[in-house]
Amino acid sequence: MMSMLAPVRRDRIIAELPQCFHKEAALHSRSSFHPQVTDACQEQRTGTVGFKISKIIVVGDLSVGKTCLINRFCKDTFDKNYKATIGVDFEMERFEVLGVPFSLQLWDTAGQERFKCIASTYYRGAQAIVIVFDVNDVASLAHARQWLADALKENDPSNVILFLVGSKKDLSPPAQYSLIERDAIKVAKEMHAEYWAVSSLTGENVREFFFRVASLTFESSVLAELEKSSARKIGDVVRIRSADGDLYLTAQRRKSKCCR
Ligand SMILES: Nc1nc2c(ncn2[C@@H]2O[C@H](COP(=O)(O)OP(=O)(O)OP(=O)(O)O)[C@@H](O)[C@H]2O)c(=O)[nH]1
Ligand SMILES: [Mg+2]
Repeated sequence: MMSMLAPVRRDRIIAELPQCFHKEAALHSRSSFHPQVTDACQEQRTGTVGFKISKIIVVGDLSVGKTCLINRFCKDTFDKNYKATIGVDFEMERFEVLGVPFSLQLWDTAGQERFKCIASTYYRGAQAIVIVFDVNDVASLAHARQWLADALKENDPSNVILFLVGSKKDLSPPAQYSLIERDAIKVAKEMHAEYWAVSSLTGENVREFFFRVASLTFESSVLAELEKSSARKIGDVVRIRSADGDLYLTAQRRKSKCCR
């Protein structure tokens, strides 16, 4: 089946773990992929991961730049005119991570209130939630928690990984940016999300961000697959992902702080 597909684009091949944007608000700050993941890929023990399509949902206030962010990465284009997303759109991106095919389905949702109820029906089954705010608009950062709570209602909090993304960095003078960054990092840490700041106009950090999303989603998929197969083998659940400081398994903490 895989042979019928064109080979993955050369610029979608990930051989090393891309680094986080800010160590203070990272899902983890290891310098390379989890050794168990590297081993599994080398020995071709990644099970169904190579056939899976991971769903990533992108949420956030209207006009913060969700569509532009996806278009910059998937099509390398930028449109300065605002066209509201009605309901949802999605793009597919195929990667190869450590030699294993891995696909992301990027769901671009509407931020406008009147389209929100349509969009929210597509939240279910996400592996990662990307919450976007505009670094020039503090209100959009303040709304991030509500976007997260809404997205988590449709998902199992222990099985999703979270990103908080500040957009339109090109419009923010450095002194002003550093002020909002301080607040954003605080919010990201509370949510157990990884923080990034990007510009879809200049392209700054856009590719780095999506490579990080693909890599961490892949890593958590392989770890989950290994956990499943070892549970099958010994008839019990073995916790592989137990390293301190990891934000993958934080359901309880997250629930208590962010969900209403
Ligand atoms: N300067 C600058 N403008 C941006 C950037 N990203 C988006 N914009 C502009 O912001 C406006 C809104 O962008 P969209 O991507 O459509 O916003 P959205 O979040 O998808 O909005 P909804 O679909 O309504 O939820 C557009 O006019 C974009 O050109 C950026 O990185 N820099
Ligand atoms: Mg949009």
